[in-house]
Amino acid sequence: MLADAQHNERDTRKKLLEASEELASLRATHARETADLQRQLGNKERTNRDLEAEMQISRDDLTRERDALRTLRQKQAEEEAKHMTLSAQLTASQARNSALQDEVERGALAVSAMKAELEVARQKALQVEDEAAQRILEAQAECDRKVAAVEEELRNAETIRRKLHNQVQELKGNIRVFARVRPALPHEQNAPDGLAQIAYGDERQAQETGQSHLTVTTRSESATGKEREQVLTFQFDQVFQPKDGQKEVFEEIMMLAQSVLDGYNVCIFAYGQTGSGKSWTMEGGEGDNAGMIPRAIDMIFAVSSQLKDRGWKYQMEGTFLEVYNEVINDLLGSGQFDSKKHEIKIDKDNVMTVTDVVSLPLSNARQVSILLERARSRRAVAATLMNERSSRSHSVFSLKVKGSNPLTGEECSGILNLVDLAGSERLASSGAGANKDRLKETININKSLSALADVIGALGQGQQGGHVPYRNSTLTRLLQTSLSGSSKTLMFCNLSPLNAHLGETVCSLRFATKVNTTPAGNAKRTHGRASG
Ligand SMILES: Nc1ncnc2c1ncn2[C@@H]1O[C@H](COP(=O)(O)OP(=O)(O)OP(=O)(O)O)[C@@H](O)[C@H]1O
Repeated sequence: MLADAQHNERDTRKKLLEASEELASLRATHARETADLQRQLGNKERTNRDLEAEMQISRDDLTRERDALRTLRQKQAEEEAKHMTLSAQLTASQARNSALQDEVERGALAVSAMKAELEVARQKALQVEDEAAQRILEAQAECDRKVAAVEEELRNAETIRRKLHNQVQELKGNIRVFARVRPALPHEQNAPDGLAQIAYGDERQAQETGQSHLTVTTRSESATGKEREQVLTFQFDQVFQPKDGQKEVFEEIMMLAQSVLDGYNVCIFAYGQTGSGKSWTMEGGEGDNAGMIPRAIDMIFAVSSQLKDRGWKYQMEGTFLEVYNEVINDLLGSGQFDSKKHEIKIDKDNVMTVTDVVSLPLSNARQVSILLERARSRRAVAATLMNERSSRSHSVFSLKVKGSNPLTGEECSGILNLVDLAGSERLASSGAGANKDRLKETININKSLSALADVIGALGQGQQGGHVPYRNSTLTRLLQTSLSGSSKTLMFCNLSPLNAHLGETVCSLRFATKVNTTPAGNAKRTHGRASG
């Protein structure tokens, strides 16, 4: 039994050992399996983590995709809304388009209807035009006939007008005298002796009678020391007061100057003491102050161009001479001084020429103003070189005018002489005194002025056929043909308004009165018929 028990025990122990070993093996297996499992678990966890990370990425992607999808959906909704709007617009446009097309079609129909009407109207217009052209041609022919008749009448009327105009001039007298008192100049307003007492006649009465009066009051002391007052009245064809401008003066002479175009010789003189306004009257200043020479020239050119319409053609040429100490100088010559000797020649037909002087053909007023400027500058040079010589020389501007009218066969020629005379001072007041040259000048001036008065006087007394003393001075010889039978003469007597010049003023008025009271002769026109 023990053995059995021992055997059993041994068996049991053996079995226990075996079981222990088996347990140990199992434990080892378990440990291995546990390690394997833990390793697998670790792997699984890592895989799990990776998967979670991937899942997170996928989730993020998904979120983004969703956002993108939302945005796209929004856009799509917007696009759809736009699409709907555009569709609506398109539908509206299509509706309008078809309405327009309807209108265009209706318009096209109307246009073709109108075209048809237009064509009918055009045909009618062409017909009317043809008829009108025919009527115009007839009217034109009628008009041409009437114009020719009116032109003919006009030419006749022009011839009559010229005759009447010159008859009026003749009635006014062919020797006329205008007195002109210049205004006191600014520096003379406070002259020590003041202004002379000059009174003017009633202007309306003067207009009615054609004669104007001027009264001068002089005061002198008698031998007994008493003051003697003398009131002198003078009568002229016209008296211009200081207030009268160049325009008013020219209005009175323009018809006279114009008669040169009708074939008359016209002489306009400015007489008076130095500084009395002769040059102002003849040449004047700028613009409204232009004197008689530029105004007469402008008017002659203006009238001659108007007369072109009536068939008249004019040729004009000008000379500008100066007579100083009885010697003629050409103011248009070249060089500072004219050294040529000029002679006055009168041929058997009474045509006067001065030898060797420049005569410039003139076709417009601008050329004349250049000519006047040339003469003025030569006079100014001479005045500076020879101590104000211009006051002591006579200047003679002559415009020769030749006219012909092929339509009426008339021809005419005339000369307009515009003469600025030398200062008319008497010897005592000329300041010549002991100065021999000045004495000679004054004697020559007085001689020529009294020769001029004698000639005008003789002409006025009807001595044209008898003796007229032209030969007594160069000036009267120079103007002989212009002053004789075929001439109209006007003398301006220029007067100073100053008391200091009263003595000279009275002398000038007496000289002018002598010229004025001469009975008028009849001017003759130089005209004829063209022989061709
Ligand atoms: N009617 C007028 N209105 C304004 N100023 C005038 C008038 N008349 C003359 N004068 C002025 O008086 C001054 C003298 O005139 P002007 O030179 O014409 O005299 P004149 O008689 O020609 O003298 P001269 O013999 O020295 O040439 C000038 O300054 C001129 O401008």
